[in-house]
Amino acid sequence: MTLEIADVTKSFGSHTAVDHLSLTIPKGQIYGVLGANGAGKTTTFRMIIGLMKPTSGKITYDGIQLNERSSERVGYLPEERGLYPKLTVEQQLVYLGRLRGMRKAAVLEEMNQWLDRFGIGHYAKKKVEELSKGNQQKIQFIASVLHRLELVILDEPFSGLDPVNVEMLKKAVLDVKNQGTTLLFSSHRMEHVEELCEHICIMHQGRAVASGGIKEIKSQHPKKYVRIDAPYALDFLEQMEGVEEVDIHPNGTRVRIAQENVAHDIFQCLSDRGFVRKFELEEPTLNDIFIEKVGAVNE
Ligand SMILES: Nc1ncnc2c1ncn2[C@@H]1O[C@H](COP(=O)(O)OP(=O)(O)OP(=O)(O)O)[C@@H](O)[C@H]1O
Repeated sequence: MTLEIADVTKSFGSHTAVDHLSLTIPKGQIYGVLGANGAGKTTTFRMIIGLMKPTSGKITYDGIQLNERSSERVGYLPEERGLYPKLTVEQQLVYLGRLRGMRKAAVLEEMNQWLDRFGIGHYAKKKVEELSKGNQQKIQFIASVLHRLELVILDEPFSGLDPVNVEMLKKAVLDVKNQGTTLLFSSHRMEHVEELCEHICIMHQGRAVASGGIKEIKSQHPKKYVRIDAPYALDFLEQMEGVEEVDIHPNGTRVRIAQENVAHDIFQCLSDRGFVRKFELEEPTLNDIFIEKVGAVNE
C-alpha cells in the first residue's frame, strides 16, 4: 500500500524535466524530496496529482494508476500560491472543502481548530489578500489537510515562514502523519527534511541521485567527519593521509576523512599533542551528501 513512481519521464519539448524516476513512498510516512531549483520536484508532484501526464512510465497508489481525477484524492499545497485573494479565509476553505464533498459544518469545525492552533483564529472573516505571506501559507496548508485525505503533497511548505512558524508547521505535519496520512513534501532545506522524514529522495536534473531510508543512505556513504575542539593549532591535519578537507570554525574544527580508520590516526596524533576538549566521529549530514551528489545549493 504505497505510492509508486515507476520509471517516469516528463519532457517539455526537448527538455527532460523528470528523467526515468522511480520512487517508492511508503504509506503513513513523511517522505522528503530534496533538490535544487529546477530539479524536477514540482513536475513530479503535478504528475502525481494528475495535473500533468507523464511522457512515459506509471504512477500508482495502492496499485491503482493515478489519472486526472486523482487530484480529488490527494491534498495539495502548491508552490505558487493558489488561494483566491478576494475571498475570506472562511469562504475559501468552505469552498475547497465543499468541492471534496465535506459539509459546511465539518469544514468550519476543522478550520476553527486549525486557525486556533496556528494562532490566527481571528482571521476567519478576513480576506486572503489581507493576510501576510506566512499566514496565507498556513491557510494553504489547512486547505491541503482539511479533508483528511490519505495522501498529502506539500510543495515547499516552509518557504516564506519565519523560524517560529516553521516549528509550528513541522509539528502540524507530524500530527497529520500521526493520524495516518502519508505526506510527501519538497524542500531546499536539508534540516527540515532530516528532522521530519525517514525516507527521502535527492533529485538532480530530473533524476534520483539517492533515494530510500535516511539511515541507509547515510550508511552507504563512506565519508565520515570528525569534529575536534583542541586548544592548539590543527594545521597539521591537512598533511595527514586520508584527510580530505579541514574546516576550521571558531567553535571547533570539522574534518572530512576518507574512511573511519583515519579517525584513529587523528586521535593518536591529537593525544600525542595533549588535551582534547572534544573528539567526535560524525555521520555525514544530508547536507554533506547533497553537496557531494549535487554540488552546492543555490538559494
Ligand atoms: N510547463 C512547463 N513547460 C516547460 N518547461 C517546464 C514546465 N514545467 C517545468 N518545466 C521545466 O522543468 C524543469 C523542472 O522544473 P520543476 O518546477 O519541476 O523543478 P523544481 O525542482 O520544482 O524547482 P524549484 O525548486 O525551483 O521549484 C525546469 O527546467 C523547468 O523550467
